[in-house]
Amino acid sequence: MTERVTIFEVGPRDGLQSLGLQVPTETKVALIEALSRTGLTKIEATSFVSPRWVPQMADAAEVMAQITRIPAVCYSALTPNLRGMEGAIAARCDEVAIFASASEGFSRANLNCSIEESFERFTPIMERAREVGIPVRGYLSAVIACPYDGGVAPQTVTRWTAKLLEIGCYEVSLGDTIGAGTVETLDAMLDVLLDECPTDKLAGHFHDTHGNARELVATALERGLRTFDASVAGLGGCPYAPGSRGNIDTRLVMEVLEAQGFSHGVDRDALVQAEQIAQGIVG
Ligand SMILES: CC(C)(COP(=O)([O-])OP(=O)([O-])OC[C@H]1O[C@@H](n2cnc3c(N)ncnc32)[C@H](O)[C@@H]1OP(=O)([O-])[O-])[C@@H](O)C(=O)NCCC(=O)NCCSC(=O)C[C@@](C)(O)CC(=O)[O-]
Repeated sequence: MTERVTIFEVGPRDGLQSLGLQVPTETKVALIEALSRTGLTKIEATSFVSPRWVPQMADAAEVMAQITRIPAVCYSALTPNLRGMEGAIAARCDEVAIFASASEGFSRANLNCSIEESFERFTPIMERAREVGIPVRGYLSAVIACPYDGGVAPQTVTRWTAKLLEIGCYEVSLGDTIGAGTVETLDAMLDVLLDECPTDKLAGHFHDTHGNARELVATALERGLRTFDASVAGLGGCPYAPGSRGNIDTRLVMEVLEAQGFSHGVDRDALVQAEQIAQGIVG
């Protein structure tokens, strides 16, 4: 039997959040429902963030209320603070994600606070998650380089990843936010990180800015990671990371996994429908 790797679909959130045009709620719902029919088990549907900061996600509650859910699918949302967490609970999200940065510059740009302050905000979120029994995923951005501060040391990545796990995240997704990674820099980061954090608690989140995301996934697979974030039709990028365009395409991750002999459980024909909706959104 082939070993299974999880593809964590982030298109409806990471893929859409930076778009200048406002995507109608019903289109987002159609996209999430089409993705739900592909065999994907994890879909990041939206984020409960400030609409001042990310206007595209202002309809998070409506999106969650309108989707027809498939029991096998876990529908997740980003929550930067307790207010977002309460919104996600009210909207019956299956899990939430908190997001920190490995660099001060990106933390300020994305969350308007220092890294330490972001962890202070996470404390009540984690308490509330424990109370209501919702799993929390962690993201760490800028794990290779930051658009504001430049290169990020692997020791710094290790410190904040370990802290996200310590406060109760079940997994940390390692964000190469601007797609700065090369096989060499990714390997060097993992050399240090894997001494402290187990691979089954880590996920890869790559952007295909320079067209080398395929090699990055292959490298991370070789190093033992078994969860990869991906975005349908390669939609995406973070609004607070100039140059972050191009989340890795879900289809590309599937291809790498198949080439390396792993299974992923995603149906190609069913994915086409979701891709058509995604392509319709960006024209
Ligand atoms: C954290 C804050 C809120 C601080 O933002 P702030 O301005 O410091 O905080 P504030 O408390 O002054 O709030 C500002 C306004 O937002 C409201 N507000 C406050 N919180 C919420 C909330 N939860 N839901 C709805 N509204 C909220 C609040 O009420 C207020 O409204 P106003 O009084 O001005 O009308 C802001 O910085 C924020 O929302 N940031 C999110 C940015 C974001 O979503 N970035 C993209 C996701 S991260 C990413 O893409 C990277 C990743 C994960 O994919 C991995 C990778 O690639 O690296």
